[in-house]
Amino acid sequence: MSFETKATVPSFGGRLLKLSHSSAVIGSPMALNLYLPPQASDANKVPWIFYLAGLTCTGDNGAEKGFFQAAAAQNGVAIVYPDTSPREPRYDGDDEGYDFGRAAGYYINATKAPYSATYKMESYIVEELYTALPKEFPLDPAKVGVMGHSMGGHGALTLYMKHPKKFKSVSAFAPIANPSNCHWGQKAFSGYLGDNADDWKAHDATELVKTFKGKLDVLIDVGTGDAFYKQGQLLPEHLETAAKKAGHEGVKIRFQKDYDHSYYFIATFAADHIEHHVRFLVSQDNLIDF
Ligand SMILES: N[C@@H](CCC(=O)N[C@@H](CSC=O)C(=O)NCC(=O)O)C(=O)O
Repeated sequence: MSFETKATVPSFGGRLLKLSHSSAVIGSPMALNLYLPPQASDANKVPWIFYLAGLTCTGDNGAEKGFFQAAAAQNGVAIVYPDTSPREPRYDGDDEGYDFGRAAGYYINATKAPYSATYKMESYIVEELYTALPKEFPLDPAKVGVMGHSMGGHGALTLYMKHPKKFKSVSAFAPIANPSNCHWGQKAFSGYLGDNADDWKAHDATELVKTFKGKLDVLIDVGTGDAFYKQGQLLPEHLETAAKKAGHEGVKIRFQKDYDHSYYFIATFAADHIEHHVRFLVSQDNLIDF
C-alpha cells in the first residue's frame, strides 16, 4: 500500500503531510494527516502517537485545533491523525445523527450488517496504519503511543488495553469511559455489535480494566464544565473506581475546573499529554529547546 501526499504544510519546524490512500481494510479511499517533527529523517526514525478524534471529526480537527504540533516538535515525536470512520460506501441512515455512522466509527470492528462490511476502524488503526506508515515515513515501528478525545478517548483506552504489545503509552481527553452505560455508547454498540450487551464488554474501557494484566500508566483530563460529562456520556468515575478495584493505581484522572469539551480544552492540556507520552517513547537525546 502506498500513501499519496496531497499537501505539505510547514509547522513548528516540521511538516504536516495531508495524505490519502486506498485502504485494503476499509475497502475505499481514506484521508489522514501525519505531522513529522524537525528531528524526523531517514537516519532518525521518530516515535509516533495516534491521535483519535471524536464524533463529527475528521483527521483535520486535531491537526488544526489540538495544538499538539508545538510540543511534538520540541520532543521529536510524530503524530498521526486518522479519520473517524469510513466515508464510503454510504448506508441508509448513516448520517441521521451525529453520533452513529459517518464520523462515528468508534474504533471498533462492526459485527452487524451492513456496517460489518466496512466499519473496521480497529483493524484500520492497529493493523493497516500501524504497519504501513513506518514503511513509508521515518517512524520508529517499536515506539508507538495512542491518545484521543471523547469517542477517540474511548478508542485510545480500549485499543491500548486490547493490544498492549502494540502501544507503549496512552492518554485521553474527556473519554467515553464506560460506553455500555451511556446513551452514546449504547446507540453505537447496538448498531455496530448488536443488542447483546455482553458483546460490548470487550470494547468498553471500564470493563477491560477489570481484567487487564499489563501496567497501566494513563493520563486522563476531564473538564468539570463539560456538558457531555454533566449529561453522563463520559462516566470517568466508573473507570476510576474499576481501575482502583483492580489494583491499577496508574489511572490518573485530572478534573480540570470549568473546562468544557471543546478543542480549547484539548489545546490547553495538549503539551501535558505529549510530555506524558514522551516519558515512555523518547530518549532524552532527541529533545530540542526552541
Ligand atoms: N454536534 C454535536 C456535538 C458533536 C461534538 O461535540 N463533537 C466533539 C466530539 S464529542 C465525542 O466524541 C468534537 O470533537 N467536535 C469537533 C470540534 O471540532 O469541536 C451536538 O450537536 O451536540
